[in-house]
Amino acid sequence: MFRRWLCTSLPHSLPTFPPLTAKPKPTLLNSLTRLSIPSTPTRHSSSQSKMGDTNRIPSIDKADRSELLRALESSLGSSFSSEPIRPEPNPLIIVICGPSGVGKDALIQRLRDSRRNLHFVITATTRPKRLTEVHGQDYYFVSKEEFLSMVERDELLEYALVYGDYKGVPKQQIREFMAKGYDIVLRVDIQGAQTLRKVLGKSAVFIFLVAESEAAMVERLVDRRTETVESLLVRIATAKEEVKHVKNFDYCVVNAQGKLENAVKLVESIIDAEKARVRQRSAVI
Ligand SMILES: Nc1ncnc2c1ncn2[C@@H]1O[C@H](COP(=O)(O)OP(=O)(O)OP(=O)(O)O)[C@@H](O)[C@H]1O
Repeated sequence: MFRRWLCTSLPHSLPTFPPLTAKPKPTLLNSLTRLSIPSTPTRHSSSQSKMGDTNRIPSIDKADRSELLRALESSLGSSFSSEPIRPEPNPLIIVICGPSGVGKDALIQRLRDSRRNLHFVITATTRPKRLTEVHGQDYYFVSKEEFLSMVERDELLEYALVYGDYKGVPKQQIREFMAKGYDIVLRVDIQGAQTLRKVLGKSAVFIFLVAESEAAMVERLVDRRTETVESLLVRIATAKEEVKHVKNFDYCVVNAQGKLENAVKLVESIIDAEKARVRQRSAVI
């Protein structure tokens, strides 16, 4: 393991030295001795230009820090840049999906409270407003005519007819906030996620939220008391089908009963990990 580290982490340009006497048996200690940087610069003139003039560098034990840094810079012939080594990560598009009643809105509300620089896209819908909902905050509640004219003008990234009502994602909002450096959160149903996968491919992060079990999923939907019995039956039947689509997502997050906070933390970790990716996703709308 240690030998492997040595092989992979030491630069290949480090000088090696011919043995002074008979060739010693290769041991880990020998390897270390051969690879270590020698204390006197006179014995390896070929690499001197790369290493700089070590004579001009004051003693590490005695020199003060800034003096030492300046001497190192001058010896290497270049100053140390304060520019970030990692480029600024690209704005992310995060698609959150999951069966009805699993807790998507609840999770998004917590993310809204805990995380800055996220823009939660407000979906346009023709569904009637629920009592607690606010126009322009929860949804843009529009008429069917208004919605269809948005479709005609190609203003929606995706749209679908869900339980008899239209729902769609306005493009302009996404463009505007991505340009300001915000990450975008989209809350869509399974049809929406499928369409977005076709449109955005791997350029967005797709997260599927599930309850810990089918029973928990149904209980949560029932406890919300927002649906008629007919609507409940449709939602439950649909939800049972929807969980089969989990394989098309990048991440699956369990929102267990009473553990919403854990689900929120996991989604935050996913966002953080995505930001640390070497090959960044790059969405263009
Ligand atoms: N981890 C949890 N434990 C217990 N209750 C929860 C949890 N997460 C959410 N809930 C509750 O479950 C109900 C359904 O949640 P929510 O409305 O967020 O679901 P949804 O996925 O957005 O549903 P829909 O797709 O039908 O709009 C709400 O009353 C919410 O407060």
